[in-house]
Amino acid sequence: MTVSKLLGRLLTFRPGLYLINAILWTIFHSVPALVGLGMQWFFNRATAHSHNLAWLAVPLVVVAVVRFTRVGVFFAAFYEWITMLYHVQAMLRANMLKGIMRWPGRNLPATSGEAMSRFRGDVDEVAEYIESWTDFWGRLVFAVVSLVIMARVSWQITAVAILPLLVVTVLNNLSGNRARRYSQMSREATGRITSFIAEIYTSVQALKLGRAEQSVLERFVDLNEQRRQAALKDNLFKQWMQSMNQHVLNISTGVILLMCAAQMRAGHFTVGDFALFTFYLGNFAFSISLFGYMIFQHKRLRVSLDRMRILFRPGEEARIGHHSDIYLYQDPPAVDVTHGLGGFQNLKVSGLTYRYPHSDNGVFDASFELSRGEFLVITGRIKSGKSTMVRTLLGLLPKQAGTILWNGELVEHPAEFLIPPRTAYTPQVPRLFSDPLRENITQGRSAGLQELNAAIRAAVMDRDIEELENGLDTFVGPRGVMLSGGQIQRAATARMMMTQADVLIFDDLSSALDVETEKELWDRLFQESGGLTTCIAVSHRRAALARADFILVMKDGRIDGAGTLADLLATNAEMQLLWQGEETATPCSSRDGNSGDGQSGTSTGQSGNLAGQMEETEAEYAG
Ligand SMILES: Nc1ncnc2c1ncn2[C@@H]1O[C@H](COP(=O)(O)OP(=O)(O)OP(=O)(O)O)[C@@H](O)[C@H]1O
Repeated sequence: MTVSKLLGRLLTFRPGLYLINAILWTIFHSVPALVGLGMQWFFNRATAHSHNLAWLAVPLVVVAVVRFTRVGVFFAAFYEWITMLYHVQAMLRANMLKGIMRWPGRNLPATSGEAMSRFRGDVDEVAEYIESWTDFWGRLVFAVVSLVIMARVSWQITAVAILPLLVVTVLNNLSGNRARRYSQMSREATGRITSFIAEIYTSVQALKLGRAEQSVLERFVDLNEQRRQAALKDNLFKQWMQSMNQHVLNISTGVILLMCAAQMRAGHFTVGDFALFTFYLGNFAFSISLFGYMIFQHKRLRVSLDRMRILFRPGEEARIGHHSDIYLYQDPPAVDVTHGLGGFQNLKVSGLTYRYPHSDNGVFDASFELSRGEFLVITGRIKSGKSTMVRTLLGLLPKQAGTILWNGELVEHPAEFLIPPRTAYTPQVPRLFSDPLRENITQGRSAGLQELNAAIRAAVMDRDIEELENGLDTFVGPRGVMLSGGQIQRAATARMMMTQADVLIFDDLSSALDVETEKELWDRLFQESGGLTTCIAVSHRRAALARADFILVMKDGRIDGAGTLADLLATNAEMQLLWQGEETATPCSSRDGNSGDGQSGTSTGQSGNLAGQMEETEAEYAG
């Protein structure tokens, strides 16, 4: 999408509102043409040696009426402009937010703080350009009318008045690339320092432990200096362009006034004509400088547009100009959370493929099926592609090949379809909000005590809540820093339970749960639902593997083996290694985990006595 196309989309977003603005501001900017005529009339009368003073009052009354009308129009026009400004900004910001939401698993081009700055600075740039286009028509009408009136008085002087228009246009066109470059540099430098500050805030402990304060400060000073220089260049150039436009016009105004004086001496020019020219030229010059500045703005806006477009999925950038619904005066419609609940029968995945850019890693040609009530475990060594598989399935990474069928229906956009209440997902590192635990679990939804307790119990969070001083009202701090890793993960699991989704997806609870707690979690999950829970879990724990109806063993991004635990232990070398490693790792596990390293045991060697292991498994997980 080009800047012109975006402009077209924005101006037609609320066409009525833009029309009202254009009309009111056209009146506001063009009525001064009448003031010029009134002044010409007044000074011609005043110097005509007439004794009829009543005639002198008439032009003054006209000028006063025009001035008062203009003030009244200004208030109305300003109100309409603010309304339009808020509509355009809201639309742009809503579209940008939707753009990000349509690609939930994507890493933003910079930190979230820097991305947020695009919602402010770049949207404001666009708004400023729209403002210029609102003023444009009135300025144009004034320029044309005043030009015609001045040409009727003296076409030679008027011709000189047009010259700066050409000069200013050429200058602004020539400066376009430089303007873009400076603007880009300034924004990038601002982005770097904003990201750096955000990273400092999130890593205070690491910096203190590493005694890195001094080097961080030096880096901060360095980035700040880079930003200062870039911002200085950008602002200086902007101001320089504005003042150059103004100076070209001021010089030509001076030349015109000299020409007027010569014409007056020759008797071709009255005092009234002189007053008219003096009045018109200032306004005319302002109009021309606006036109020149608009060319400059148009070129600069390319940078802002590029920065906003990068928030969208490739191919979806045009959505930035989509005429979205916005809700400035009323509440947005309630989100339908019941749609699709309980309707799950079957999920079929075929040939699922995603390769990370510039990398050989990813997930390749993965196929599997899952039916209602089944428990599928995805296992494999570290970096074998388990998380990538889950994230690609959920649309958090954009699949490059493969199909997903939900109840036999093709899922076109997994990121929009595989969400609660169809699926719910707990990532490896869940995020909590800086709010009470209760809010984090219910996510602001009004939930009954029974429902809440069931979710907490299923997530094996009940004992933790009893131990917390303020129970469910405990404030968890930014990203849940007041809780342990395991508590964060269990709180996120309870949050997932609250959605009552058809399919629950866990990405490796073992990093934060000890063996016993994880086993308890699976027990409760399946016992309390009467075996109806459908679940996909990334895990290497025996508790999960032994319960699984079906296991996928991942290796180098591909499914190396698929089947029941017994089949895989008998036939799949990778599964045998994992099982052996888990046996070695299990005794080392501790409560609240930090046992993810248990996976490091996966390379400890081939399983010895498979039959013995199976016996042990059956004994351990009997029933
Ligand atoms: N953005 C990325 N770009 C390139 N490679 C990536 C990216 N993210 C992950 N990888 C690589 O893809 C491979 C699979 O990663 P993935 O996280 O899916 O493995 P995993 O089996 O879930 O690992 P773990 O058990 O450690 O969580 C790894 O080699 C990882 O380094």
